[in-house]
Amino acid sequence: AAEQEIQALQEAAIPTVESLKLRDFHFSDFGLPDDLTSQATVRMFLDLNLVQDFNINYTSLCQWVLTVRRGYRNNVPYHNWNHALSTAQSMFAMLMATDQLQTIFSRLEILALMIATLSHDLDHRGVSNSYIERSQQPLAQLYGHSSLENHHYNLCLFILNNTGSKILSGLSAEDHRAVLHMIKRAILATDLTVYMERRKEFFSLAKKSRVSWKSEKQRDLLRSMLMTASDLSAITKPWPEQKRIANLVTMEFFAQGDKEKKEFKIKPIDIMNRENSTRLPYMQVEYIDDICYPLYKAVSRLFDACSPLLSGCKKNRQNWMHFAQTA
Ligand SMILES: CN1CCN(CCNc2cc(F)c3c(=O)c4c(-c5nccs5)[nH]c(Cc5ccc6c(c5)OCO6)c4oc3c2)CC1
Ligand SMILES: [Zn+2]
Repeated sequence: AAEQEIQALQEAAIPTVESLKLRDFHFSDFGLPDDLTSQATVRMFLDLNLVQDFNINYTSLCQWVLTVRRGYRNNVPYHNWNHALSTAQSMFAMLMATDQLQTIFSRLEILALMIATLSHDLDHRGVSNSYIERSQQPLAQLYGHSSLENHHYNLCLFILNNTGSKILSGLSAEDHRAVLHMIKRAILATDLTVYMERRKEFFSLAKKSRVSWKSEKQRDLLRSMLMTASDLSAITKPWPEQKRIANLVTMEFFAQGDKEKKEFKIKPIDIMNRENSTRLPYMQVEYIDDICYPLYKAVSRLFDACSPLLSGCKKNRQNWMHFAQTA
């Protein structure tokens, strides 16, 4: 990141959580100028006491935030810095909504989740794993499946090891190893295919009256599910914001479908095929029912304070259903 940009962020009077509305589940960074998105990120680290707890050098934190922000491509409609910030803010809102979560998670886990949400889609090219694997891009050779998520993690690691943005340098060797392991697990958990494989176990945990969250296996599962809940939280936002984001997702997915038709001469999957534009509302209802709603139902059952995510998702389902029927 440029010297004077780091200087400006370091010297800025960072607005409060209240003024940035960072605790709100309906938070949107739409219209927030870029420098304020960097300040909002710093604010979340400050209010979670992470700077204090882990002796994070403030200049390094500012450089890390700016380097992560630059790590996203601004020519990608949806999977860009705004999505990364929104994902991190959703995690922040969940962590702040209930002291249950801050009791369950250690300080190290909270540090891992905030770094992972901000880094989870680094250098996303606006195409999914299936496109990357089919196009035999170097990423596919390098990582096999979850190629994108492995790439996101490797860039996250690269930035954390970069002189000037070593925000983990204050950690003990043991904590450093543990936090990197949790960050990797959290970023790889954002591959929806991984989420679909693991969520059954989480849903059965959510049906139990009490969960101890004592075993590392259960905590890893909870961290992974909260990563997905944050990653998909755009579907829970008030209708105007959710609609705006749906248009960005649609732009990105149809662009991938066009490339698949042109380069591979194949028929893209439904949600990436522009010929299905008229069925978009119906496909949104399917996406909500198959992927999103069950997750927010389980999270809300375990942590009642997160129920605004479920109600937001339910509201948007009703809206899309209305359009599906009148289409
Ligand atoms: C098999 N693979 C698995 C992986 N998958 C890509 C990664 N998965 C993802 C990742 C995501 F973040 C979203 C996401 O945020 C989505 C939203 C949102 N709506 C409002 C706010 S967010 N709607 C839909 C489903 C959808 C329905 C109809 C469509 C469409 C997309 O595009 C065009 O028409 C989404 O699908 C997603 C799929 C592609 C298919
Ligand atoms: Zn994402």
